[in-house]
Amino acid sequence: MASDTLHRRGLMFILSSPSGAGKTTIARRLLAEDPEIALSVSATTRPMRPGEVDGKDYHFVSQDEFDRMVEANEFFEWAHVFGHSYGTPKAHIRAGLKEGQDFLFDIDWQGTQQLHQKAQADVVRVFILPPSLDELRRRLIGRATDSAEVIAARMARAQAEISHWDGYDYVVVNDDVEACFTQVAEILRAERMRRTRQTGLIDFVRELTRG
Ligand SMILES: Nc1nc2c(ncn2[C@@H]2O[C@H](COP(=O)(O)OP(=O)(O)O)[C@@H](O)[C@H]2O)c(=O)[nH]1
Ligand SMILES: Nc1ncnc2c1ncn2[C@@H]1O[C@H](COP(=O)(O)OP(=O)(O)O)[C@@H](O)[C@H]1O
Repeated sequence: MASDTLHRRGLMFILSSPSGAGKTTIARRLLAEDPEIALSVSATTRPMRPGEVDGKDYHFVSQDEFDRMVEANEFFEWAHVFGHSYGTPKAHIRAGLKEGQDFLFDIDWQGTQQLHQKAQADVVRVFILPPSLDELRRRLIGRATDSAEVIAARMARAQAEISHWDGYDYVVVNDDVEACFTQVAEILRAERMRRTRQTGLIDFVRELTRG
């Protein structure tokens, strides 16, 4: 048995950032280039943006349906952000982790704290920072998905979000997108090799040391 084919448990890879710093850009690329990681698709009550696909970017649900899911205990965690509800459905993730599937989470610091409390051993937390607040504003304007009002609200919230940087295992500055992506991919690669995730190791080492 080669050591790189040992069975391992999947991990929960969390990417957070102040809105506009680039976590969606980094996340999409990771998902496109790495077949072992899948997006944890959150449920949300916010309206769909142009280009988004129901069931792929989010499960877009009504407030009534969201409330039903909360009642039925179907979320790992949930939160209100910018006046809408967001939550992480849990059944699919629990089953996938056992099979060695990694999941990527695009969630805020509150969700990160809750996930970390509930699944500490499986969670890897990465925070993406913008190179400056001016650049953050330029990116939010350049993305052209939000009104001036929403952009102002996101900028007002950015400093509060940045203040949670120390609740993460890794912090990466997204100045050059290539460099940032490479760093995030390296973190993922190294975390997969943690001894505690390599569930096939016990038998492998037992075999190696027999006799
Ligand atoms: N707690 C929690 N936060 C989430 C979840 N899904 C998305 N969010 C956060 O909700 C916020 C708004 O997300 P979105 O409307 O897609 O706008 P974005 O800021 O451009 O990514 C972001 O900070 C996300 O990280 C979730 O399942 N749980
Ligand atoms: N390193 C970068 N340099 C310049 N623009 C970037 C960089 N990373 C992301 N962007 C752009 O900034 C905008 C916000 O990025 P996005 O990934 O949507 O952020 P978030 O998901 O954190 O809100 C997008 O238009 C994206 O193309």
